[in-house]
Amino acid sequence: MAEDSWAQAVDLQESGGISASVKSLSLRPAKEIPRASSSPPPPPPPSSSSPPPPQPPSSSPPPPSSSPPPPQPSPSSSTSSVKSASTAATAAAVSVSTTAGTESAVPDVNGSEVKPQSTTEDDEDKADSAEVSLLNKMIRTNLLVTEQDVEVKQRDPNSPLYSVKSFQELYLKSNLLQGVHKMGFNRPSRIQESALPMMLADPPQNLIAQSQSGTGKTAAFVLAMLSRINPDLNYPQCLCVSPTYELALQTGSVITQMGQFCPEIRLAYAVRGNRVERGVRCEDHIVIGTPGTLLDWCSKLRVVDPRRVRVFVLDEADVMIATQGHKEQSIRIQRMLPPDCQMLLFSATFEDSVWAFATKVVPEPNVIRLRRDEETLDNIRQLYIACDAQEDKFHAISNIYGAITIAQAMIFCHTRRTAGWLAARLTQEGHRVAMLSGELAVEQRAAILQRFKEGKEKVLITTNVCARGIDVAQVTAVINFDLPVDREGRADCETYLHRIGRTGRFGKRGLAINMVDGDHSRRILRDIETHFNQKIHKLDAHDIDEIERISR
Ligand SMILES: Nc1ncnc2c1ncn2[C@@H]1O[C@H](COP(=O)(O)OP(=O)(O)OP(=O)(O)O)[C@@H](O)[C@H]1O
Repeated sequence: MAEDSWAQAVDLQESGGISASVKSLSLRPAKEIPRASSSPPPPPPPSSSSPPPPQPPSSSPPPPSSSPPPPQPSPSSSTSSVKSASTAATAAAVSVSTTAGTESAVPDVNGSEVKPQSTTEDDEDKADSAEVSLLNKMIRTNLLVTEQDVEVKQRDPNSPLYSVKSFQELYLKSNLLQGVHKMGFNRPSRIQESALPMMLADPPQNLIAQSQSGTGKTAAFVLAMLSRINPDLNYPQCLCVSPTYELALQTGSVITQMGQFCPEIRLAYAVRGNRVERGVRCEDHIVIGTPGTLLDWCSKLRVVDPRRVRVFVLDEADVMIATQGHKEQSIRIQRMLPPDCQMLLFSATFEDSVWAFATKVVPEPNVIRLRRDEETLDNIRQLYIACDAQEDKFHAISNIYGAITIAQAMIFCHTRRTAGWLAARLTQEGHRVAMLSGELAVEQRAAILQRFKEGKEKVLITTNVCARGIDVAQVTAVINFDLPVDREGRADCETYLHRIGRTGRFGKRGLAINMVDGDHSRRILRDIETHFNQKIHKLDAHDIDEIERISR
């Protein structure tokens, strides 16, 4: 395919968004990790030579301290059957994550000076555990109810979770079936039911697939990759490209869980910070990573032999195609693969020109595509609040929090500056909030996300860096503090859909609230309504009764 046709793809990249570069950090001595590791790379300490993170605005909280708790991949490598390839790396990861476990004094807003009510560290510990246990109780109750909901939805032909088959009927190997059941999956979703037979067919077939957010796409392509591995061949056979570090780690964790009864299959992470020696061949079966690092592994460092790869997965394929840097890196990787390598492209959204491009570059693809009116999920209630200005938006959020119980929420802002400001204001009001934006070092980003997944913070304030793929079941509300716009200031409907899809995961109920201030954002909202042909109803943020009603 012609490089210039890639160049014609629309550039959807957003400021401070998905492609926000991850700061490069000092790396451990290469000999510590002779080759790729199945544990996510232990986060390296910030480099003394690397520049300090940009300072947030004066009113915003300071960035996390230089040594935040590193991420604890879940499940931990000790319980996983997907084998670790590097004991050194695993040990390092475990030892740092122990610190994370005991790191109870991490202040709010990733290191804000604003102190919680308690005065001593001990008091703070007690408050934390009480809060966490209450939250967990709430989450458990919520999950119990929603499990029944999911059962109902999976029998409703109009639901994206509907299936007529069981996992047993999808010709999965028995050890993968065991993994699926251990994860608590009873039935496949519609995308799993339709995509898996295509992906597992022999000879292998290419697939471009679209399915709504949170309907099980990741699980589907992970099962396909695991099914294709021949564990006797000690080299990478599947490559999976993710747009962000966070998503690569999360997908890696799904591979680890799904493959827990395949102890012979090994996984490596091609992400910044996972240092490999030039020319030392990776012997792991699956390599998951971000496009730049994965390309380095395949070309410059020659760690992966791309000619032996059998399956190539492009997760969030539309953004990979439409974003300039990602697009070039992905196409360069793809050109090194053998012609019969199976290509699998997945996303919840495909803008028309990107879809046209994908079908042109993927040879003879099977396609699964949604109609526009199927893209949104009716389990996510979409509302808007009319506000006068930024301060007013903040008060609206406070009112909502005062009136309803929200297990966890993600709040999206257009810029890091606004995110920092909002984090500081909410913290002053006594909320436990975390802030995640693209300028933070990778280990800080992973640690913040991990704490949020564990329910340690109820609110995650972020930019588009977390708009896609992040899967936290207990997120019951998404708030668009700023509506998503592209570089030209037009409505970014794809990003809107991905953002609100952080709630309502796999059939659970979710709430999406859009803050609208001024003519421009009113127009954006209207464009989003028109695009999806869906009315977004108004909510009066001063009417407590009405706010209470939306939570029922
Ligand atoms: N068949 C299933 N039964 C029960 N739960 C499932 C099933 N498949 C996936 N899930 C769960 O549903 C949630 C969403 O799945 P997943 O992350 O694969 O969705 P996705 O379509 O990739 O989402 P996104 O569009 O946001 O990337 C996850 O928590 C996953 O564990």
